[in-house]
Amino acid sequence: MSVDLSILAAALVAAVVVVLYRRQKARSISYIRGPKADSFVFGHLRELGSGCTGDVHFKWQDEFGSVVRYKSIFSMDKLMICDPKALQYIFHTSAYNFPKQRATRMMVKTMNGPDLFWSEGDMHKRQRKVMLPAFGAPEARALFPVFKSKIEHLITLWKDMINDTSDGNSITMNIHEWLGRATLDAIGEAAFGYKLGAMDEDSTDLGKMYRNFVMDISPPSRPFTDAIIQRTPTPVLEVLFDHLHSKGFDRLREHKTLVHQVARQLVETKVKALEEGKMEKDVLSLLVKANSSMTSKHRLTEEELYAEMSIILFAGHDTTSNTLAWALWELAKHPEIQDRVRKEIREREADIRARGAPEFTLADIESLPYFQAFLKESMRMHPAVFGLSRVAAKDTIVPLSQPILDTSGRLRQELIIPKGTEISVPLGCYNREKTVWGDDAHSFNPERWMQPNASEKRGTALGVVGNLMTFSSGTRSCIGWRFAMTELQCFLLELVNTFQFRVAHRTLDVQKVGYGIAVPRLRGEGDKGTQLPMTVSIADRD
Ligand code: HEM
Repeated sequence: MSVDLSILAAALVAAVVVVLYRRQKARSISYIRGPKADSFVFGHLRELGSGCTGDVHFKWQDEFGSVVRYKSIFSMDKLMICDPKALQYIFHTSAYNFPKQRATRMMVKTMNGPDLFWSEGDMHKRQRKVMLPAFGAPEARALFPVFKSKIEHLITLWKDMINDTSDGNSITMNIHEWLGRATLDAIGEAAFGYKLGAMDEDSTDLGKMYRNFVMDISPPSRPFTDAIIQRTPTPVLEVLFDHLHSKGFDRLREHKTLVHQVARQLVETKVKALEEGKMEKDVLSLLVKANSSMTSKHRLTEEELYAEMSIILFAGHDTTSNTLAWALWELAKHPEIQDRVRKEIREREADIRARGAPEFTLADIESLPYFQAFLKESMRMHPAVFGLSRVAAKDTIVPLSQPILDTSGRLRQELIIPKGTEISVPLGCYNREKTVWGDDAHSFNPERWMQPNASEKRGTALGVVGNLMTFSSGTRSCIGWRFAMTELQCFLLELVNTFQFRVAHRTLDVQKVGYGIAVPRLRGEGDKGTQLPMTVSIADRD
């Protein structure tokens, strides 16, 4: 009898182990293929934190396809996804079931407060509803003259700098820094009706604060610290984020303090103007107006309003300046493309003059086919935000547009993703997905946008511009994308019409670094911060 009992007990234990093992296996993503990690402790995080943006992701995409399992700290599994249908599910169909990871949210809250970028679920829905009216198409188009005045200011400064050189012909300068200053001044005025003076000698503290900000808050150790933060209890993190001193933490807190100081004064002024019936066109005035028409349950609190200002200022300028910097970099590397873009601009300029109009309107720029193709191609190859991170809030089945081969050689039509799975979405990899963009997806080729029915061939509808994920997609897509497109088109047209851009010798060593925002830097000069030196001269006129 006692023997029977022990056999029974052993069988029971074995059965429990098998059930637990099966359950664990069913709840894991170990069936997904991916690269082997060299280190148990660091997984692939050291590899991801070194080298250039996308190097590792593109290599994995090439080897394993659009779904890859890789290792985070202590060899815990993490997913990288760039399959179009899966992204549609994660960003549209079930967006609130894939919240942002804790590290991103803690960082954003420390930097801005409880803003749209940080909020999730119903809070996000409420905030976005109040903010949307300020970001519509007519509202963005109405800001065109503001952008025009800012780029004219930059052009005057660059012309003076060229005149002051010994030969008076050209200047080699860090265009990245100048574009950052110009887009900061543009967002200050367009979004808040506030002059930051970032392009001028007597810049405000806020104008100065952004110099090298992105690199200071995103050191190469970011993937590792993010992984630790993801596994640390929130109360501990709150203490750390509030009190820990390091360059990154200090700069995040400085950002919030400075922006909120200005925000408080500006909101007061806008509320007063609204009460007096004086309505301005900047985003904050529209936001204050939209907020005042909401019921108290839906309205943004004062702290939320300041936080929204803070995220708009941050999200709205570095993204735009980096997009412009990479676009000019492509023009400098491809003089034939630069000549063709300029030729098209000049021909249209002649037509505009012939019809007696004083200057380009936004509609004129939008109807330049090659200019538009170039801009989209640049945004495809160089999304300012290279990637996003999400976490599965519950067990989920995610559809795929292409079946994947699992570790046992079986084809899978969908992904079974357990609750808690961390997901990395490299937008830059989707933008180069060969099943969407063709075998030449890694080549810079504006012509692809000029093919008839180009967008219909791209399958699953994603993104807000040309099926690109550059502005993300769906429920949490970039709220400022129309604003950004108006500014990008205005700046790029005026710059290419006025100047010739050439690769300066030193820029042969340009590297792209960063996952959240992809910035240029020179190899071996990381300590000098972001740099993109280029030689700029006045473009010849026939
Ligand atoms: C080329 C320029 C820009 C690019 C590439 C870009 C890209 C993005 C991306 C990828 C996201 C999604 C982030 C995520 O889900 O984690 C996003 C969100 C956001 N962007 Fe932009 N952005 C640009 C310009 C702007 C501008 C000009 C503004 C404001 C005027 C802005 C404000 C925001 C805000 C507030 C969000 C959060 C939206 C939400 O969660 O509902 N962005 N942007």
